[in-house]
Amino acid sequence: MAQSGLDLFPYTRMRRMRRDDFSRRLMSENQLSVNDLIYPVFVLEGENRREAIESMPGIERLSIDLLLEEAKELVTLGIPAVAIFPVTPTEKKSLHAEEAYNTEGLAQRTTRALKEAFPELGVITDVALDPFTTHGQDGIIDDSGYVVNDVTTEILVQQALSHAEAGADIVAPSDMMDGRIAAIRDGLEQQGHVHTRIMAYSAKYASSYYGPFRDAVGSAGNLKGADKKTYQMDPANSDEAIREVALDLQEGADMVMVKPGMPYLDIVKRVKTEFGVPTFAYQVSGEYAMHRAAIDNGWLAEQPTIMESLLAFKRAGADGILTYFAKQAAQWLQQK
Ligand SMILES: NCC(=O)CCC(=O)O
Ligand SMILES: [Mg+2]
Repeated sequence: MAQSGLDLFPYTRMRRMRRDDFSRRLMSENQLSVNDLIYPVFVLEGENRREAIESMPGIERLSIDLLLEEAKELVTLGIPAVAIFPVTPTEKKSLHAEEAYNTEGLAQRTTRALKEAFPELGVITDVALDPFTTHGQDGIIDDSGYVVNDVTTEILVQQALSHAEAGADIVAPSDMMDGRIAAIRDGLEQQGHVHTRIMAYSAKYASSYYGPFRDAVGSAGNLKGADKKTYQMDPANSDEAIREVALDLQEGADMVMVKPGMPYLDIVKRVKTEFGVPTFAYQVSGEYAMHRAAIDNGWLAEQPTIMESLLAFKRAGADGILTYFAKQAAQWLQQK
């Protein structure tokens, strides 16, 4: 073997550096910090309302007044931003999702309340129609049930503008319509919202891991077995994610996202390596539920498992993580 003796045992003992805490710390390649965390929150109509979500133990839907109390804690912990998801009452859902761009809608009122109380907390809004359609699809459907791209995009622009007007710092289109980033960017520029950032859900997969989220926002029942495969991506694909990201960047996205998270770390890695842009990953509700279930059964250790799951996103190249564990993780990071 024409290999340098210097590469061979015992000259190289990988365990030397692992022997002590100080040298393990010195060679640690990635760290999780509170600056990496985005906390998704579910908002309810009404006052002093708090509801548990059965498939997401530990996560609650909160009315705006209670969310403001929660936000105070998040700011104290140093969490940079929240992503808000409104729970739309059934009577406000419609075929054309008019409630999505109601300036007095729940998302718009929540945004205003949060920005007024905590200007330093970044507010991210969800741009998509699924919480507002009677059928739970992310857009307007034709007679065959197909989600019509360009009609949907026009409504998404109105929705994004209503969020920006309410003070949203970041609008995050999660709908996967083609061309919506350019349309939203044009709309924002035309209305003078030049500072509003766009976080594009660029590679959002038609995944089975969103089930608990649909329970949380009450869109599960409506969907009735229909899937979202005509707009969300096939879990088999990776090159396609790269094309999606390239398009969203050309169209004016400031940040891109991969979703779900842990089963798609290869995509996170490729996106970060190939584009070198702010890259985010969403550890989705199903991932939260799986971890929570195993932990609550005593099958996995709570803190080390959750922190390992989050560190893995950093190793894959994510600049930040949307995670329902954000608050808990921030508390642990503070205690360290
Ligand atoms: N547009 C946001 C989501 O669909 C979240 C999915 C999840 O947490 O499962
Ligand atoms: Mg796209």
